[in-house]
Amino acid sequence: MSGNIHFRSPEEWERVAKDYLDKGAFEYIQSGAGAEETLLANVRSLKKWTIVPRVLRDVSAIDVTQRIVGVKAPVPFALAPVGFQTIVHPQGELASARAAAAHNVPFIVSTVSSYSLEEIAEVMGDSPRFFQLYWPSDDEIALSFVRRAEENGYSAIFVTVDTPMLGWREQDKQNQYFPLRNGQGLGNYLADPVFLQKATVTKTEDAIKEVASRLFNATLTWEHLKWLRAQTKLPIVVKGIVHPEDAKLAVEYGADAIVVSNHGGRQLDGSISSIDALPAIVEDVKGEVEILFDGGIRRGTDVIKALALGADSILLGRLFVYGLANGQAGVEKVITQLKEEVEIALALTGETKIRSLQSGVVRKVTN
Ligand SMILES: Cc1cc2nc3c(=O)[nH]c(=O)nc-3n(C[C@H](O)[C@H](O)[C@H](O)COP(=O)(O)O)c2cc1C
Ligand SMILES: CCCCCCC(=O)C(=O)O
Repeated sequence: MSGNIHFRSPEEWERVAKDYLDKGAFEYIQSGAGAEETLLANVRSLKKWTIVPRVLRDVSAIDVTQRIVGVKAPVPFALAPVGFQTIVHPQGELASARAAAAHNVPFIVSTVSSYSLEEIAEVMGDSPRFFQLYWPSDDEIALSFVRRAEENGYSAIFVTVDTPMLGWREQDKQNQYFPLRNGQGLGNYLADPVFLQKATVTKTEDAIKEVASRLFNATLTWEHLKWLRAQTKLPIVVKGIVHPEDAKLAVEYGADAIVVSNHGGRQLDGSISSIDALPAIVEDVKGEVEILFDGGIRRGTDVIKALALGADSILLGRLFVYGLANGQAGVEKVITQLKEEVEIALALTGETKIRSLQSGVVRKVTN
């Protein structure tokens, strides 16, 4: 499927997406919160870590498979939850999900996907998928989302905890842009029986208003997680952890995995970069909980650095979204290119298996 798209560097993927998309949509994806310090720090801090490779170790047979929240994946990465994908391509999540399924790469469906989790499951067959919950202000709707995920073959629930409200997004304010306002990202709400019972929805404007009034929940606490733990047998992944104490609390409250993430620099500007947050969290909870990582990953060498620092696997955010500007073929090309790059980077690091990567192969430069 991806054969007709030639090689592109991460910078080119971004540039092509910029050419394809209108200004509001592109800047919504590309930008970060506030002065974008954290957005930049995610990328810059990764560059501060250098790989110190070993040689003469027979790297002729490379294995980059990895288990990701119970799924045996051919690569140590999955596609992160990204809402509103129809702002990038009319096929939105259906195109990304088909691409992920074609390579057996886990796909995470956002609560604010433009297609419903049922529609996405249908195009994915038996391929691995997870559901990401933005816990609405109404617990009955939250539970209904979880039940639908269970019934439609989603094998874990990612609860995103860094978004009690939207970050201070200056670019979007300037552009007066939020996809929900244009009727994007309604797929799951408009297919939800509990929401439809509670809301009066006769036209799109009503739907937007009704969803907007339930979308955010600033009252969430760890007790909600405990409650969810009692409601479902699916693994729970807490996404949006950068403080080691929160990582410990996630373990205490029954999480099976965490995602070390600052939401791609889109929430609290000035917060620690994801890669700088990782080592202390690894020190405190490695072995007690699976550790996923995202933020600034653009290249195979970034993947190697995060894995060496103790992440078990990686989520790709903007990188695959830029590929989506070229539809399913674009996302497939991003996946296959990155897989190849990870294989080469692993071998040139002097290792043959993902799980053999240790912190000794990376060093932080201080200048
Ligand atoms: C356009 C866009 C939409 C996003 N939507 C969601 C979402 O619906 N749920 C969520 O948990 N995270 C969301 N994220 C955050 C990603 O899951 C991920 O944490 C972040 O993109 C990682 O950083 P990176 O883009 O630098 O790889 C979104 C990110 C972007 C860029
Ligand atoms: C609670 C819903 C917020 C949706 C925003 C989507 C997202 O995570 C992002 O833009 O970042």
